Amino acid sequence: ELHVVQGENEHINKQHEIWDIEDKFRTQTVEGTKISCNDIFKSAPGCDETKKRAIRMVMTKGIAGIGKTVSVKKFILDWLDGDANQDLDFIFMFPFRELNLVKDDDFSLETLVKEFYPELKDVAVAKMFANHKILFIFDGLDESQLKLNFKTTKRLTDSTKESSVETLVTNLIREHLLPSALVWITSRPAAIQRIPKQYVYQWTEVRGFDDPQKVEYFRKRVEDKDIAEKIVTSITMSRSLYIMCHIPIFCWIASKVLVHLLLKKGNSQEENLKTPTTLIEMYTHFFCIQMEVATEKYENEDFGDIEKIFESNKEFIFKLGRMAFEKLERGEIVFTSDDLKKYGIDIDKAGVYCGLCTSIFKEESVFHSKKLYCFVHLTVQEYFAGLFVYKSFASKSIESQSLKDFLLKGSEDTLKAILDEDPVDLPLDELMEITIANSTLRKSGELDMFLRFLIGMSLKSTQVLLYGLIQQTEEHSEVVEKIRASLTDIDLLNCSADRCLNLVHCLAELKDSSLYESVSHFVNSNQSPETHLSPVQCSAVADLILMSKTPLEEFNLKKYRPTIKGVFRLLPAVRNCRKVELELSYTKFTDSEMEILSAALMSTHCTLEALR
Ligand SMILES: Nc1ncnc2c1ncn2[C@@H]1O[C@H](COP(=O)(O)OP(=O)(O)OP(=O)(O)O)[C@@H](O)[C@H]1O
Repeated sequence: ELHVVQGENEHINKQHEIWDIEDKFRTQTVEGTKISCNDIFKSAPGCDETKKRAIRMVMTKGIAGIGKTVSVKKFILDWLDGDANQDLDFIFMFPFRELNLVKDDDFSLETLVKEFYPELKDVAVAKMFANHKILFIFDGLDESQLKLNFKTTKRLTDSTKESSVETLVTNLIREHLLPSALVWITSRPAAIQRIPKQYVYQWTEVRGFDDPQKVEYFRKRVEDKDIAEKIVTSITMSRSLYIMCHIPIFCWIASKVLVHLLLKKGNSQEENLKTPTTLIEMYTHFFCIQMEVATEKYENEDFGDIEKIFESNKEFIFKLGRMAFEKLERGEIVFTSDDLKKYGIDIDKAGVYCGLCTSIFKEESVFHSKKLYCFVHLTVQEYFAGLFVYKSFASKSIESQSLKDFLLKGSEDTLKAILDEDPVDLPLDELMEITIANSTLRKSGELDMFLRFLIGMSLKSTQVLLYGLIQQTEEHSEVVEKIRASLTDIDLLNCSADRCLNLVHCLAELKDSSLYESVSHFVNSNQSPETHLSPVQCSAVADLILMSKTPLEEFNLKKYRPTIKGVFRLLPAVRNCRKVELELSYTKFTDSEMEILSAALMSTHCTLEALR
């Protein structure tokens, strides 16, 4: 059972999905009404009877891996089993990524249905449409390559008339075609605005697992009760892992890793074997396990020797990493067979090497011969991108033009000459510093997780796990120290407060707790610091407030004595505070800033006590 909420929430999140998750974590019980996935075509309980209209179209949003497709399948299964929605006679499900494959062909609604459901080839489908209750499900709008232009697309009402797939889908949504049929669309948040609001009767959102559901997941998934309890304890102890467990696919990764490690621990009697507490540790273990399992399964090799496995698959892994990085840089997360070919990734090998294909790569089964690929989760792509870039830095060989261009953004000409040399004559930590600065300039944080993984790669403990993949000549402790200094001291002028917060998370990947320790006392007491807090300390304060389970009653900015440069870094904290003091004297507002302020003041969550 997933946590699904109902509500008029068409808010588009422009942040990295991970931030969205962290925000949801705090507001989960406050915002939206929980409903069962089977009830999405029913109106909200208590809704004014006179205003009720039959719900024709539902839009369900949710971030990657949160369970949208699983919800669709559960809905269909419950219907088939006779448990819900028995008024529906037929359900037709069209994944948008499969519609992409026929986007240039012409169909009538009738022939399109037959193309996807060949078992209906002898049925008079159009007639059937007329006297039955039908639901069309379109899954994964974010992956759709259809243009869906609601203004210019011609009107179509006849389900036997041929037209482009685009026209069919647009007219179904616009209620010109089969107005009596129901429509359900699912999408990641970034794409929901592609459907004009007026066609959406009901918004729902899949929020993944809430706290009790996380625990339930591990207890159900892990057979051995002792191990399940140990996993629950270990996950609850690390705040950032616990938050990530909202995402079902992350729970799947975590359970795979922890079961493996705990079983190993049990066998070897190694009492001190530590379970992962950072993201880099979790994903590195996951990667190693996948490689071991694949090799054991398909090559019958001794699966204990991960170093050998890495040695013999090195080239393949870095080709995958290169593609991951170059695509991530451009915001692309779905790849075609041609993409794989372009990067020299052997499709057959990817197919046989199950660990790289079904587990790291998800190959969609489609009814046509063209195939699409993506990593099991966006964070896995971000991990591979980090792996590739770290390896390029450590070996001083920067072959990827995209990586060179990325490093050159905002840098001087002298750097260009250096980057064109082979090997590149720059210390690892300087390359890292440039990367930190460049990633941080991205407004919406699309490189936040990549940076977190990249930085985590510098730890000796990570590289020990990846032995055989990265050869670093520079002294580990020195490199890590310099990276730590870059993260702490970097002077960022045009960077958003959330990006600064990510730098604190990067420090956490380096297992540096000193920063948190230096400020936690001021967050947990009424005491103010004796000297000004540095900018990075301000970000740490904001992070501690954000991570707190209960919202802060009142946020007093002055209490933390921030420096001028630190003030704005405290701002994200307001997302987890009930009351904030705004001191706006001598502030010059532009019209648009004034609009933002007045919109906030008009919110039902806001009570203004005095306006001077
Ligand atoms: N209710 C659930 N119980 C257990 N596991 C789940 C559940 N929902 C999702 N999962 C796990 O998470 C994985 C991803 O879920 P799903 O494909 O539904 O995500 P999605 O929201 O459609 O993501 P995307 O936008 O990437 O397509 C599933 O393959 C499954 O392993």
